[in-house]
Amino acid sequence: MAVSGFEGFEKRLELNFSGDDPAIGIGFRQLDFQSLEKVLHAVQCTVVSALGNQHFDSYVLSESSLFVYPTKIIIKTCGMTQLLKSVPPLLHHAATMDLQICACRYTRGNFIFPEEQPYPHTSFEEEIVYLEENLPENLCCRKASVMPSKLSSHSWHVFSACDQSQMVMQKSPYDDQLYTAEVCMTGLDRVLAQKFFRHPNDGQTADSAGKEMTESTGICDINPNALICDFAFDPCGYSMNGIDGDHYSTIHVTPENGFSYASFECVASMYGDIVEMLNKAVQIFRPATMTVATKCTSHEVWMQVAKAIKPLGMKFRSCTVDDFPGTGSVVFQVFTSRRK
Ligand SMILES: C[S@+](CC[C@H](N)C(=O)[O-])C[C@H]1O[C@@H](n2cnc3c(N)ncnc32)[C@H](O)[C@@H]1O
Repeated sequence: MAVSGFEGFEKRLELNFSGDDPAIGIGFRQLDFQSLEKVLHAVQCTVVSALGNQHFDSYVLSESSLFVYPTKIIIKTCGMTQLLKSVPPLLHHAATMDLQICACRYTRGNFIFPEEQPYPHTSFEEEIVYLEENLPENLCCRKASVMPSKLSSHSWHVFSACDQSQMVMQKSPYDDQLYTAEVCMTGLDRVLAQKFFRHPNDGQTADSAGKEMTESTGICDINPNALICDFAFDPCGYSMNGIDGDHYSTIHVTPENGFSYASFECVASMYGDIVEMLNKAVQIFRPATMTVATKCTSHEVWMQVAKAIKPLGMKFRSCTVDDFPGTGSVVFQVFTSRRK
């Protein structure tokens, strides 16, 4: 842990590949567990729990989560991990499986303890230089941007790179209906945060204590259809991955007062129940400040997000929109609690 406290804000990397027919091949899922562990070793984290279905594999990590699809990898790590160090070994493994990288997206919020971050995460500039140096030239359409908000403490860092095929590719109507929502919450309600502390000598395993937290906090009700893989850290802290068909969701909690943080991320459908899921997730933490970044093209989605959050006593503070190659529009919204 950093000297000052645990850094909850995650770094998130998504890599997309071509060269494998997802309908017949298993692509990246053929990578053996030992090789995956070596990649994670470079990042400075380990697998603590795993769950998969016919669509993808999900791993709860000592610092957040990893999702492996046939042609997509999503890896999210917090603390003092060196997430971007996973890029060279992942690209090496992709080449051995005849997969070609066609898009890369890196996102994060503002670190609570930026001065504690190790190379290559000491600044956004350094992260970009590292990515530029380690991504192949075919990802020629690139953009990096820091999306601001009304709060100087909260901004959204985005780097996106893709090849020409992603720029011209016509997305299927199904793709347009799906989007990812990344929610970051700080200043968690102190009473609610207590539920993510273990009881001393509770005689439970990390898995059974995690299950109890999933149930007692209402996390299990966010998407009742999801299969959940959960883990309770000692003496406190919680992580879960939910899998529902080809959709994932994930929650991570740092409950310590002074630097409390929780994140919620899910894939949602434009016509699905994002309002209800977001509403339930926010009520579990009642944060002082929350940010929601959505990757979508529809104005309707931003409205849905605000509709889910405003009734919970959160005040809308700002909304920023920017466009990225291969990603489309990213919308970054900030809300603060009305409570004193
Ligand atoms: C890994 S979890 C959740 C991470 C997530 N990004 C977040 O902050 O919400 C972090 C929480 O678990 C606690 N924790 C306890 N043991 C840990 C360990 N061995 N590795 C990582 N975190 C641990 C931390 O103090 C923190 O409260």
